[in-house]
Amino acid sequence: MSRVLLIVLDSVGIGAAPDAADFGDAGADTLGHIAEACARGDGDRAGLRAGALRLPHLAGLGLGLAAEAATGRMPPGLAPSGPVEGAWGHAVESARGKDTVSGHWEIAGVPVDFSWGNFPATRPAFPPALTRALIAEAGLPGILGDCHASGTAIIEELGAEHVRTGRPICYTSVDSVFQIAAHEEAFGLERLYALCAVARRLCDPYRIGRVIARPFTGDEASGFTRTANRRDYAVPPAGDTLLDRLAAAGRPVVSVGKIGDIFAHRATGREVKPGGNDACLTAALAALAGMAEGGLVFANLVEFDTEYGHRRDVPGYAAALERFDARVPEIRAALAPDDLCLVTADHGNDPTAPGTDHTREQVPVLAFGPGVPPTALGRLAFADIGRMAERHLSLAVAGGGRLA
Ligand SMILES: O=P(O)(O)O[C@H]1O[C@H](CO)[C@@H](O)[C@H]1O
Ligand SMILES: [Mn+2]
Ligand SMILES: [Mn+2]
Repeated sequence: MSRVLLIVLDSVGIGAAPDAADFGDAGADTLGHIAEACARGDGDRAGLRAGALRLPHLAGLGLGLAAEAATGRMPPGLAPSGPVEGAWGHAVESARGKDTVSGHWEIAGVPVDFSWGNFPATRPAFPPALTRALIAEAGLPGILGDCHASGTAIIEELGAEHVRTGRPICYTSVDSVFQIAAHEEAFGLERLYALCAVARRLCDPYRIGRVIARPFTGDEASGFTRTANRRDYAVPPAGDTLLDRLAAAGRPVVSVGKIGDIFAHRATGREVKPGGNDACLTAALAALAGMAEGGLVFANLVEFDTEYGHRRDVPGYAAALERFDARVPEIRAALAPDDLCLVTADHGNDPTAPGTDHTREQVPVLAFGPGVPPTALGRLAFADIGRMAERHLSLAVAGGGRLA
């Protein structure tokens, strides 16, 4: 038996999904547009990076071919220079959501078959009854925000007023989220977490996927900055996931980064949550090194999404992709002869698209390891990704997503 390393590059979409227009995302293409922007010289930033997008290792695993299969266009510079090493495909989501939770649950075999609740892009965004209940139950002097917002912009706008008044900043987006930003010292981190637990319960009747604590520090003079103490309060998956089946079979699991939060800490095994893509990848490789046969390391690299996709930062996103690419040889070296590594994504977040939200896209599926033959997998379902993992780990599994 062998191990599986499943890495989700959060938001690294490879082209519009067939139903992208229904989401206002016709033509979205996170990877393709970044590659095209870099080829034009629009991905340059002094001191960070310059020129064409260089992802030689990912291209060699079939990333460019997967993107070409998804869109009909090879992103500039992503054609493999030799034979592909592994299997590659592109996957389409069935759930009607372009959020992290829907994407990961479907990868793990539980497509969301209901509609998440969303708050409208009005002011107020939240139902007054919900706001009233939150204020009353948590003993707040009121709330600020109550609108759709970018999390970094709204703490700049309202951070000082929050510190002055003690009113937490509540905001949302097109995703099914109720986010609460509060100052770590002035409001208190534990108090923010307790407030989010109350909000979690109050949001349940509205079918809100996540309540998110967004602590920040700083002051008006020097500016406000979010800290690494973000905490997500998700609803548990609606059915048995890959993780539940592994737990039932007594298999070891290590969850890296946001995975624990996304699955509401159910069957997520040992959780490690260092900050940043590099630290998460390092932690995932360390977990794999100590992982017994038949186990899974499930990692999410969220920085692509939070730091660059939502911030519409093309050079930043390109540099993050190049940093991950540079570590692909390290990943490959960490794989034992029977191990399988799966690299995929949960949705898109095209940094060239209007607004600051996710984009409805197809995702790459790169499956590699010493024993994986070069294979074009074609068009897959998100659930095929988890199925590949389960099949590799010799769990009984029906359906598609066969590697060879
Ligand atoms: O702008 P920030 O606070 O990063 O918010 C983003 O983070 C949320 C959760 O991923 C998304 O719904 C999006 O709104
Ligand atoms: Mn995501
Ligand atoms: Mn996001």
